[in-house]
Amino acid sequence: MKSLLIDGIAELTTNDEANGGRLRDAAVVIEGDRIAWVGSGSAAPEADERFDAAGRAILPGWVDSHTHLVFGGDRTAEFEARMAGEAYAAGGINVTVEATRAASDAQLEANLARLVSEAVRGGTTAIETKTGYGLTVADELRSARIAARHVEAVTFLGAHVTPGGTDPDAYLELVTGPMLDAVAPHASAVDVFCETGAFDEAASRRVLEAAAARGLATRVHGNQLGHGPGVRLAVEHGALSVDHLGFLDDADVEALARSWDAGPRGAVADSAHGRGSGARGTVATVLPACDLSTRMPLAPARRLIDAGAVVAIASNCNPGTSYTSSMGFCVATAVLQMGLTVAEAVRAATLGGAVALGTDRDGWTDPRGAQQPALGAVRPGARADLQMLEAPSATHLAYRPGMLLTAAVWKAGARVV
Ligand SMILES: N=CN[C@@H](CCC(=O)O)C(=O)O
Ligand SMILES: [Zn+2]
Repeated sequence: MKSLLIDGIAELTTNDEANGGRLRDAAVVIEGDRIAWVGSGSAAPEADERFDAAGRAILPGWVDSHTHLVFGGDRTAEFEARMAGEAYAAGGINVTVEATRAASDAQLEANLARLVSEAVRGGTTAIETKTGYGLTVADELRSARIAARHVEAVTFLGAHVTPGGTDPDAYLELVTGPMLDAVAPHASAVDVFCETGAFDEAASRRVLEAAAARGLATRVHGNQLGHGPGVRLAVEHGALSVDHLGFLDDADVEALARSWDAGPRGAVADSAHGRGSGARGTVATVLPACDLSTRMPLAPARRLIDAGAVVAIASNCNPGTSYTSSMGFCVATAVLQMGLTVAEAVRAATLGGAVALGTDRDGWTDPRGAQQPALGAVRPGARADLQMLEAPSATHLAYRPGMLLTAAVWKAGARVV
């Protein structure tokens, strides 16, 4: 197995409490698909090959824990109408459902591959994506199958909206029964859009319970368009994450924070979070690009972190509410407009995403059935997923917003950019 020494790193974000989460004048050794060694440049061991970072910053690749990349068409007209003052409503999803059903497998896969490759060019090394624009058994199944060939995690989102012309009760039966059974072998989690115009509390609960009955993890799209039961439901149910979070009350914030105090889901790599609770809670996933694109309030990420919640930042790349996979843009927005420090935002977009996907520990299984090393941190044993910036520190992500700072990307030890 060949080894690669990367030295000359001015600033290395590790997300590893063992070294305070960040090292200066650092070096990393990669062996195969894993990190083998991390430390000071002056103590670096020999390796087969050497890459000189020449005073630039390296950080873990972005872990984008919320996207919808299996779709046909786009929604430019809807975006223009929104910018002219119309409000976003869940019903727009049906436009993409029609275009997705009309697309061939090859068209859907080519579009997905294009979007994944855009994301990689921006430093993303792990992506979750959802079904949810098919909404028939056959279309959800092919969406999941196509996604499974390209991403780190596939989530079943049959409960996105009730498709036009369908009886809501009959559709809920389908989503929690035959559709779930068909898609479950290709997905690791189930999501529900718990919102006015999509699924109410009772229906959302049924979706989560059906997922749990089949041993699948759960997520919730919650509190996006107004205050609702999404966060409460997600925490009560023990969901991996609840995403959007534009409208939270004090009880929601408290519930998300307290979910990490003592939970039913076993030990977490708490040292990686600087938390000692030993229990796994529900990650609060904020989607800054979506908040901007829908002209909705920015999720209160500062308040969530101050309360003790574990926060992830994701792109929510989709044709309706957030047509960007730029995690750099999301991080810059989280710093400039949500009040996070650069270190907090980078952590949320790397380790936070990995925790939201349950991929922050060794041995998670990817959609192709392969066991994978931990994501989201640069420490021995973790997957060698790194991005180098054309800058001496991660601060430049917010200090120079909108600039293309990705200079190199390694995914599972292989140079991909
Ligand atoms: N909110 C629900 N689903 C997507 C948007 C889907 C769409 O409008 O196409 C989201 O996360 O924003
Ligand atoms: Zn979404």
